[in-house]
Amino acid sequence: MARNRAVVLVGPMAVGKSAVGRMLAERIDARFIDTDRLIVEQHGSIAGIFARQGEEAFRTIEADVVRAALAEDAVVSLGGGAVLHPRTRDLLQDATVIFLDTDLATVLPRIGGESGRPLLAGRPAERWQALYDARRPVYAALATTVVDTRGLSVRGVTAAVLRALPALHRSDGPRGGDEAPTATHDTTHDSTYDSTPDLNHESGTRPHGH
Ligand SMILES: Nc1ncnc2c1ncn2[C@@H]1O[C@H](COP(=O)(O)OP(=O)(O)OP(=O)(O)O)[C@@H](O)[C@H]1O
Ligand SMILES: O=C(O)C1=C[C@@H](O)[C@@H](O)[C@H](O)C1
Ligand SMILES: [Mg+2]
Repeated sequence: MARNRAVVLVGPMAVGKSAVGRMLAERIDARFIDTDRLIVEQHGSIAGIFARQGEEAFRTIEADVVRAALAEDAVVSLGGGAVLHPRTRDLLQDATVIFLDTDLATVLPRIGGESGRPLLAGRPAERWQALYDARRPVYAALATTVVDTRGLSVRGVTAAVLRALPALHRSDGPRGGDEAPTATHDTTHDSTYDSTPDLNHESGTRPHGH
């Protein structure tokens, strides 16, 4: 079993890390930690941190929050860019890491308009694609498994993760090959999970659970 007990969800913006993480934690009766949410609770909105202190300061804050979260026996949903920090990548070597994968067509309805995500401001589709292209190899290298979320509801993605989990917990040691296996998933379409609060907006500073 991975030395860190956390089950960690990584992947690009709007793939569903927060929504799936919450549902997964409910299903396995685990604590759920969303690092974006913790940052907002401790430091104010993500948009505000980017505007006032810049991305580098945000990454430092984020890395500290992530380090604390990964020490917990919990389902941990990371922000899309958390893997940019070398210390976080080191810590993830010892965790069960689920890469939720997707494509632009799938996430476009979720990021179109002004989503409040500072790194998507102005040209969300182009920026999302550029970030995805740059980060995908990092997500893939860290992943113990990859779940292709395209065509799946939040419930469907959660089910695919659940199917992959027992095998992941049986495996020892570091990542095996160049790319982690892609989990099989059922293609049953079901209702979309209620949307998660937008933590990137200034208005996302509401307390946990609201
Ligand atoms: N499989 C899905 N099908 C339909 N809607 C989804 C799916 N996954 C997530 N969503 C919706 O898309 C939006 C973004 O999801 P979520 O906040 O979970 O993404 P995220 O990966 O945590 O993004 P970020 O990196 O910005 O934190 C939410 O409104 C969520 O309900
Ligand atoms: O992909 C990213 O770099 C980000 C994703 C969000 O989860 C937030 O952590 C923030 O908007 C930055
Ligand atoms: Mg999230």
